[in-house]
Amino acid sequence: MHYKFEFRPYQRKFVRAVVTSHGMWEIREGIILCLTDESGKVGWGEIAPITWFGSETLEQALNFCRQLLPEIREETIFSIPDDLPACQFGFESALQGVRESRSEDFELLISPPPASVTYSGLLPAGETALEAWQRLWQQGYSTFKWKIAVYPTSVELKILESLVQSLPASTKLRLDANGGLNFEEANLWLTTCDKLNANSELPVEIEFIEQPLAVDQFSAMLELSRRYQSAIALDESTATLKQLEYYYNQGWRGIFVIKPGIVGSPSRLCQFCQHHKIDAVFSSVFETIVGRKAALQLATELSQYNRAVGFGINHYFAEDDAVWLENLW
Ligand SMILES: O=C(O)CCC(=O)c1ccccc1C(=O)O
Ligand SMILES: [Mg+2]
Repeated sequence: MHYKFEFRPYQRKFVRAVVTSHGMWEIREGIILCLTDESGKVGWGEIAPITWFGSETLEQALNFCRQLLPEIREETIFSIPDDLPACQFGFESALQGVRESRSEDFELLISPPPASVTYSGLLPAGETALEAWQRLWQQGYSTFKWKIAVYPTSVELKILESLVQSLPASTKLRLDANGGLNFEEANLWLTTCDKLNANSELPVEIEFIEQPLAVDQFSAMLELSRRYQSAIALDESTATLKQLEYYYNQGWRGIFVIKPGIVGSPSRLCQFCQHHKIDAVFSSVFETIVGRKAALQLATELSQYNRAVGFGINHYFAEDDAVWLENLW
């Protein structure tokens, strides 16, 4: 089988810049691609790399796309090298789209997402979180993720105290350090989490701390996971399938955050998750509706422990997705 292949790079400004321990991120750049088979069936895919997270660069993805034009064979899609994980995701999900497609329009893309998943809402770093959760709560979120390791630990721990006091009963809170804590700070956070989680008067659960230490500190994170009750999730450490396999083999049995948009081949991801029954939390890479559709479908199929998915609100970007896509194409 071969397919007509087209692609368009895009740039979209976030409604609000994303602030992490790596700094400010204001514009999402990526590639939308389209495959058409001989009978006219169409599938869409998105390549949305995050280089600071361990995927290829946009430039590498663009170069890969350019040398493929104007046609691509199915074998080529399944032999995209592992150092282009966001490309593996984009092309395989487009291929999947062709298989499910009935027509040439955007119909499938803008259909509503699966209703069976629960979503985690993303709170901004710092004390803005204290107000930000309210709007998300009104929209139906009851799991929140707060970015930490952006301000000094002592400042953030004070905000945490207020946050858990003000959050409604039976909400869950995730803390995402993006690898920005040192060992001592991580111990402080986990001690605090254990204390808060043990307090039966506090109706809020701290679900886990995400990537407390840098990727090269794996044995320290393993040590922390044994030392504390509160759970730890690997995120940056498990950005790609190869890393996922590696840290699983190194004995990690805590939570694995999986970002389908950059982790690599969806079919290999399915095999891995189903074989090892890992405790996975699926999460966005702030992709557009195209990648989001494919990533959420995977998340629904592969979520085993009823964890909320980190696909926040549908409004990362100012412009409406459907309008933007019509204009791009
Ligand atoms: O996981 C979520 O809940 C939201 C997505 C998110 O936080 C994220 C999005 C893009 C890049 C990195 C991250 C992250 O988890 O660190
Ligand atoms: Mg994270």
